[in-house]
Amino acid sequence: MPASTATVKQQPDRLFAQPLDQVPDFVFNEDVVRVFPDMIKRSVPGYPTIVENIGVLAGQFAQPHSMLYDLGCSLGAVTQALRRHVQIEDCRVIAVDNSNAMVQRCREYLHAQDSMFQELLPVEVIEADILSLAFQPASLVALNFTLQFIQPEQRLELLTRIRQALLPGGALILSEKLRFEDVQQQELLGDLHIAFKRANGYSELEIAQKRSAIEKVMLPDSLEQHRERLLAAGFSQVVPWFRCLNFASMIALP
Ligand SMILES: Nc1ncnc2c1ncn2[C@@H]1O[C@H](C[S@+](CC[C@H]([NH3+])C(=O)[O-])CC(=O)[O-])[C@@H](O)[C@H]1O
Ligand SMILES: O=C(O)C(=O)Cc1ccccc1
Repeated sequence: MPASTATVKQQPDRLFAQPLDQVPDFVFNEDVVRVFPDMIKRSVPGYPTIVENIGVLAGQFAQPHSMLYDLGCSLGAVTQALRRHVQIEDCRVIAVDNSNAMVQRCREYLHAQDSMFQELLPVEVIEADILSLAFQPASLVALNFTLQFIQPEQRLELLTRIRQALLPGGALILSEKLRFEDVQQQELLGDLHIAFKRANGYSELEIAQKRSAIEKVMLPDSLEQHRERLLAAGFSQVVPWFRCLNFASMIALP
C-alpha cells in the first residue's frame, strides 16, 4: 500500500477529550492504533529523536548473520529506523507485538516502506507475547517504551533471556518513562511532563483521564532499578545515552 493511503487512517489523539464516567484501563486496540503516532509524539518528550537515533546506534552494533529485534514494536517506528540506517549482510529485523490491531497496521506501514525503498533489511512481524518468544542470536534488541508495560515480577527474566541471546559486541537499547525515589524530583519532573503535554495541545481533562487509564498498566521504574536489574540479568555495563524530563534511553552491553 502506498504511504499516502496508509497515512489517511491516522487521526489526532482525542481519545480522552470527553469526560468519561469511568476511565477504563488503557489497551492497545484499534482506537489507539488510529491515533498512536500523534499520541506518542505529543506524550513522550524526545520520542522522534530517540527513534531515529536507535537506527544510528544500531548501525554501530549490528553484525552480519544476526537478528535485530524490535520488541513491543507498535506501528514499527523503530523497525523503520533500523531499516533506514542498517545495511548489513544477512541481517533480519524481527518486530514483535501482542496487539493484533498494532501488528496489522505495522505490516501495512512496512509494506509501504518496502514499496518506497530498495535493499531494505528483510523484516518479519510477529504477533506474540515477548515473554514467550524464543530468541535467536541477536546483535541488537530494542525495547522502546515496552518494558514498562510488562508485569514487574517478569521483567528480570525477560532481560535475562535477551542477554543470553545477545552476541558479543551487540547491545540492548532500553527506553522508559522514569520514576523517582525522591518525592520532590518526582513532583518536579511529573509537573514538567504535564507542562509538555499541555504545550502539545492536551487539555487538563485529557491529561487527567489518560493518567488514570495508564496508572495500573504502565509501571515505571527508577534509573537505579533499571541499572541494577540489567546488571542482575548479566549485562556488564549500562550507558544512558538520552534523557528528556522523565523519559530516558539506555544502552546495555552484554
Ligand atoms: N507482553 C507483550 N508482548 C508484546 N508486546 C507487548 C507486550 N506488552 C505490551 N506490548 C506492546 O508494547 C507496545 C508499547 S508502546 C511501544 C512503542 C514502540 N516501541 C515505538 O517505538 O513506537 C509504548 C507506549 O505506548 O508508551 C504496545 O504496542 C503494546 O501492545
Ligand atoms: O501519556 C503518558 O503520560 C505517557 O506516559 C506515555 C504514553 C504514551 C502512549 C501510550 C501510553 C503512555
